[in-house]
Amino acid sequence: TPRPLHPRGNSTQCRKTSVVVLGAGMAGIAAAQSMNNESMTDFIIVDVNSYIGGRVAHTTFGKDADGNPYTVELGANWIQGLGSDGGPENPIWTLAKKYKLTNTYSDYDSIITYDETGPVNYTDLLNVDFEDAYATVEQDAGYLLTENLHDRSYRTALSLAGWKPKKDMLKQAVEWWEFDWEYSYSPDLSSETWSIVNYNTTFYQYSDENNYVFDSRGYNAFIEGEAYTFLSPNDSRLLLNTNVTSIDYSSNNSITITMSDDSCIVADYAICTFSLGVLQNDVVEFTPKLPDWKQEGIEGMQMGTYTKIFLQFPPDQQFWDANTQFFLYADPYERGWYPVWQSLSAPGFLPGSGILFATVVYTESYRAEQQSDDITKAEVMAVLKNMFGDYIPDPIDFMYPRWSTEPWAYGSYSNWPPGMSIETHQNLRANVGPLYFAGEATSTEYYGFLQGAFFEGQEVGSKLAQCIKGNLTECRKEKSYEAIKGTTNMEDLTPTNGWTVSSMEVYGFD
Ligand SMILES: Cc1cc2nc3c(=O)[nH]c(=O)nc-3n(C[C@H](O)[C@H](O)[C@H](O)COP(=O)(O)OP(=O)(O)OC[C@H]3O[C@@H](n4cnc5c(N)ncnc54)[C@H](O)[C@@H]3O)c2cc1C
Repeated sequence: TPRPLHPRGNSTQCRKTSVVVLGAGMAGIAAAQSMNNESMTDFIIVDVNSYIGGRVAHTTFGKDADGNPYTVELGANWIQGLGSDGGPENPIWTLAKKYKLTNTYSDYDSIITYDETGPVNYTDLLNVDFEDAYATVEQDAGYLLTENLHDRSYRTALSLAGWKPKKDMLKQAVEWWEFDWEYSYSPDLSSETWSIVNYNTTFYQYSDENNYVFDSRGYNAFIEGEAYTFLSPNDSRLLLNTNVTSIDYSSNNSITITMSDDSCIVADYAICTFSLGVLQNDVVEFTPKLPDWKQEGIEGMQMGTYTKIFLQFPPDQQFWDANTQFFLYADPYERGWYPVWQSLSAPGFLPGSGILFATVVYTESYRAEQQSDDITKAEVMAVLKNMFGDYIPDPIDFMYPRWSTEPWAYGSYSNWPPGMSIETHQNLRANVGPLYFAGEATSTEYYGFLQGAFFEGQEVGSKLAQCIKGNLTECRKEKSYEAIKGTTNMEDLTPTNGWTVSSMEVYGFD
């Protein structure tokens, strides 16, 4: 239940704090934790949801043999890039181990490929043809970046490397599995250089392993666990179920946050971790209006949607291979039409659960998320019948979230469009006076991933804590760009712009 705040009106009646943290997701909790680590404990965390974790969200689904429900993740599901002996470790993996989250390695070689006639083996397209083109694109991206050349779309890069799926629907399915499934956009709508930077920073720096989390406490158990390392139970600095409607930063030395119940908080600084989707959909009113350069940053990055559609079948009538993790479907007409299917009945997951889920992104997500469960269920059952034959049982449970219309997220995670330089992205990151920004989308190198939200929150939290303790003018100096150029200069690949580790030189791009 919401905690009572002082009524609105004269801002002298608002609750006061040094830093208000807007959002209790990964970035917000990491920001508050790093302030706490710097002994700066005068903060308030606000979130519209009733739980800590934001887009790391779960629900119950289906039933096991004893009638107890399973837990499934609606949002983030994988720990992406773990780490290797002696090398850097993904902080999300470190925390997953600390909280003993149940997880299993996703084996992308455990796959059977299908088209509308049933199983058809086109794994060669995956393992040879696409991989060959990828190796060329990877080199080319490093070349564009090191030579300050203009970015290309990932589509252009693939075509130049000889990968041209055109009307070949098997190739389209393979491409979707390799690209859209990760970035939530097609190669046509994604940056060549930054898609490669994003991939390399996570999967080369740490490791190329993705571990799937299916913990009955929910994946967010680690974020909640970390929050309660510095918050006490019922801590008055955590305001859940609290909907922020406006942010007024017009005063020189304070910022006023107003909630839907007309309560308010006055702070010296705010860290806004609301998703890019929330910022793009004008959910929160900013006073004054955000400057043009900031708006360009917000509108420049794009917000993707990634939808998991869950089905439980009678466990004693499982019709797919019990030992396989993934099933890839190539629809004859529509690219991205319920292409990837994952079995939670596979060994190491929830054997005997009878749970299968499909993933769609982008326009197929928007369509599915606008329509009723019944229509979507009929579509996915038609696909499963193409793959496995007409005599499969009906699901006993069916459910999917609707990220694109969720008012506290408006999408799943961000993606870097073709041709956007590091300067536009830095404008998304940069502060506007006392108003700071952090979240997965503000991460230059790890956008889309939990580690991006973690690092961005941590960085802005510790920066603010340090400046509050010392030189205040230092707090207002994040870099922003009034005039945007079309290329990213090597000189701009600095921590100031969020480039903290090289995702190139180590890996052979000289
Ligand atoms: C379907 C899906 C699949 C994903 N898969 C993976 C994956 O496998 N691996 C991975 O690493 N990442 C994955 N991600 C991305 C990952 O979930 C995000 O990068 C990360 O959770 C973002 O954290 P954040 O703190 O930046 O934002 P959020 O988690 O969105 O936190 C922001 C908080 O602000 C709150 N808020 C928003 N508006 C308001 C308002 N007006 N008033 C008050 N509170 C408000 C929200 O409730 C939210 O809690 C996935 C995301 C989705 C949705």
